[in-house]
Amino acid sequence: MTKISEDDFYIGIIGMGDMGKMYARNFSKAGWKCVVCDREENYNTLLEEFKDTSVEVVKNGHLVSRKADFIIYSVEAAFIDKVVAEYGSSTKVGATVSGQTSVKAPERAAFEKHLPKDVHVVSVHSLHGPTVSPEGQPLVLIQHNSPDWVMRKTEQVFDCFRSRYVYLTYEEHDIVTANTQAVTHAAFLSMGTAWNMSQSYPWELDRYVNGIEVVKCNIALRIYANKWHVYAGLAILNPSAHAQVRQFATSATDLFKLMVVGDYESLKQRALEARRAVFGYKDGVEPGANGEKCERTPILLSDTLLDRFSLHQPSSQHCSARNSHLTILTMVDCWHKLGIHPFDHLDVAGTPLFRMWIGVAEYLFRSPERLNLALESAAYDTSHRADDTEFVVATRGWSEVIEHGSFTHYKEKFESTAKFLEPRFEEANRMNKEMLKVIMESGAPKSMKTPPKKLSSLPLVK
Ligand SMILES: NC(=O)C1=CN([C@@H]2O[C@H](COP(=O)(O)OP(=O)(O)OC[C@H]3O[C@@H](n4cnc5c(N)ncnc54)[C@H](OP(=O)(O)O)[C@@H]3O)[C@@H](O)[C@H]2O)C=CC1
Ligand SMILES: O=C(O)C(=O)Cc1ccc(O)cc1
Repeated sequence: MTKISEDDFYIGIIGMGDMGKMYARNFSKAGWKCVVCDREENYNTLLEEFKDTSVEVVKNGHLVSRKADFIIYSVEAAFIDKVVAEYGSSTKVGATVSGQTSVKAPERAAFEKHLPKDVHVVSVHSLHGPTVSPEGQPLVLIQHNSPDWVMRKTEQVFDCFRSRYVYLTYEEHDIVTANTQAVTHAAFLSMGTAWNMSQSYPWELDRYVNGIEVVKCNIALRIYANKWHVYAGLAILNPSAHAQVRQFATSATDLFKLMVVGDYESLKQRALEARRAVFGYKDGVEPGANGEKCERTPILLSDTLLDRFSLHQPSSQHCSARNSHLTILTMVDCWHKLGIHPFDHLDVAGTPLFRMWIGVAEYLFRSPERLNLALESAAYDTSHRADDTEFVVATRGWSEVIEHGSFTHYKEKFESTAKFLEPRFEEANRMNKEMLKVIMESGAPKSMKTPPKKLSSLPLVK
């Protein structure tokens, strides 16, 4: 990127899908000149869609690359090599090239392989979906072989998003997102598959209606309403993600084996160990009591807050609040076994969805009564065993598909469940927006720039 006047500065976007469009709209609203393209066959539709805006639509990535001073590749992670190979050589001399893919190892390899040597690389990753406002959300910036002034210019370009900058290297990015996103998605993908296999929406069974169930169901619906390739790419192509997803399946299986033999004591021991490691609570001590490390405000504040979000009114006053909460027990056990400290990750680079998920886990594990009720239900109450069986089988299935690296199989598996859940997407989308608002208001960091916290000080799992 040469030092040119603002008037001549163009931002280019290659790949005008959900994220590319969201970026273009935000940039042009802030007065930046944008030149964009999608696949050539989408040219006319894109032209029509942006006809009343200042965004210039062109036919292909060569035309974007020749004109733009800051180019963002916003395509499927699995295609990044092919797309950069095609257009990279047209990059304007001195321009900065960036990528929006959710997994950085393939993006870095593609940039190093195909870009000319006289361009700079500063990559980005908005840690939120296209329907969430970027304001206050983490935006990862990766300075890769480029001078500081290029990084300052990149910050200036993105200032209009009012996001919170998080400075990482390519490697740190993939480790953090494996710990936060890949393993979280594995949990919700498995829940969805289990419901699909049982052919029942859990929120329509009267035994599943309390607050955290609703949050869980909404997050799963949110994931299945998004594009399959986003989740496939960030799990299959992230070198750090496979072991995490495998551990999730192992934790589910181990806990389930204790459940079926009714081994309450071992379940309790395992849950308390995980609770100590992940949440820092001492055994038998109430959160907030003397000596208890509990200075954080809980993410999900109260039952009343949770009950504002309901997918279904129970038909009877006497429905059971009992649930093994195997999904949550599994998640916390998995974090413990992997040495992941989710709150540290949340502060650095947590997505809104990760925040909600930690909130759900914290809600169960903060309260000895709630946790014990779940453990007793897990060991002694067989009414949810059938659903838990489906869940365990589903965790194994997802882990195998991800480790095997099959995009085709991933797509089929994802789309079959997405089809089953689709009738509920609209309602869940409405509720998710409200839930996100409440959760972001309850303690998410708001400042624009995170003090560049050294990720090396975090216990990252490699
Ligand atoms: N959705 C999300 O929540 C987030 C996604 N991301 C990442 O951002 C990237 C884009 O995701 P998203 O916008 O959701 O996905 P989309 O599928 O909506 O967008 C990708 C776009 O790139 C187009 N494309 C593919 N090849 C080319 C090409 N040769 N030239 C021009 N355009 C091309 C695709 O066309 P076609 O559909 O025909 O292939 C599609 O329109 C992904 O890498 C994803 O991982 C990052 C943060 C959040
Ligand atoms: O919050 C999540 O994990 C999401 O599901 C949305 C999302 C998906 C992909 C990304 O690269 C970033 C955010």
